[in-house]
Amino acid sequence: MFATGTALFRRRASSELHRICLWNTSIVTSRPPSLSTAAAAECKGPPPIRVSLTESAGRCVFATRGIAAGDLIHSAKPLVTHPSASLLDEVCYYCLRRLQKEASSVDASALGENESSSTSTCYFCSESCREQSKVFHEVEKGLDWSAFDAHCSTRRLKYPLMVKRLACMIISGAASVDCLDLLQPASLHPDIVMEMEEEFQLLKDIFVKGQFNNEMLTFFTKEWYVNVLARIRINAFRIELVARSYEEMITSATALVAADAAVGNAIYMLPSFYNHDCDPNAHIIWLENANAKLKALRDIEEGEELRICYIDASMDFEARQKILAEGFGFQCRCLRCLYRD
Ligand SMILES: C[S@@+](CC[C@H](N)C(=O)[O-])C[C@H]1O[C@@H](n2cnc3c(N)ncnc32)[C@H](O)[C@@H]1O
Repeated sequence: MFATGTALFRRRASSELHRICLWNTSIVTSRPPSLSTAAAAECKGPPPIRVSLTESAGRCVFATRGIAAGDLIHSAKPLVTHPSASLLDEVCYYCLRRLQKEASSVDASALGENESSSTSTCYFCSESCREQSKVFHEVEKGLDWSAFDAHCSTRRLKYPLMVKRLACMIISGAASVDCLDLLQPASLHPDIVMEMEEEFQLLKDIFVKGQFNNEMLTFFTKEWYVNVLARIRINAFRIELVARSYEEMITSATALVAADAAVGNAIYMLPSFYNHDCDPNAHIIWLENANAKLKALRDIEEGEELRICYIDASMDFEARQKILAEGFGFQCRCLRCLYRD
């Protein structure tokens, strides 16, 4: 029964292919807004995909040739990352790699407790990560984040921390103001916008105290804050690293019980155009750090839409529908959902 459904699904996907194609990967990668240096690196060599606009699900990613099960479709570097608040001393501030316990005092460099009146200390897994985040870390470490961090921690908010990081990147010139503009925003309930405005004010006060000149902060408006957060809410990925050794498996099993198994969150350009399916043909994985790999889960035909699963696919039909509607604003009509599986 499911095989028949899959064939039906494939026919539907390929008919969508004949609709207007406004986007392709070369357009996405060659036009403004400019990406950060790290994100631009994700565009090396053309991956076997193109991004097209469809009527039913906005932009979608399609295969431009057959892809075999297990093949790497492409990799992607993040535009913005942020470690989980509970793991600041366990993962790299920049790439989210788990720090080696025994090596952390040697390889990971604590950046002086008294460099900031905020209490958090940052660790890097390598000189390269330290170097790549140097300019925006200079901005971040010079400010007192205690009020903002406390606000986020009591409400268990993680995305505002990414906006804070992005704002520091923009102030330092490491990212452009419009670097997330291409991404689809969530539609926000007015109550949520009010909460965001409160966070915005907290952040604004911190930046103003930091005595940046007005010109550096012209981008930092309420509208910018809400717009960025609306995009992060829909497009950010929760990064869970794949365990590659027995020790890593034990560490992540412990983390599942003790704290958050995710090492952090990150946002990407190309992976953000993948739509959802509860029985996906592709998935996104992270091996040692926030550099993502998009891989085929089964053989994919040329012209087939590539979809990943945004949520825990083991949940039942009702739970999946609820989370997708509330969290992502759409009603899933994938084959599994059509069969109420
Ligand atoms: C990460 S974005 C995916 C790319 C998006 N289609 C775009 O145009 O940028 C997630 C959003 O895409 C849409 N979407 C994703 N999967 C979908 C699906 N299976 N059916 C309908 N809409 C979907 C929803 O609006 C969702 O909030």
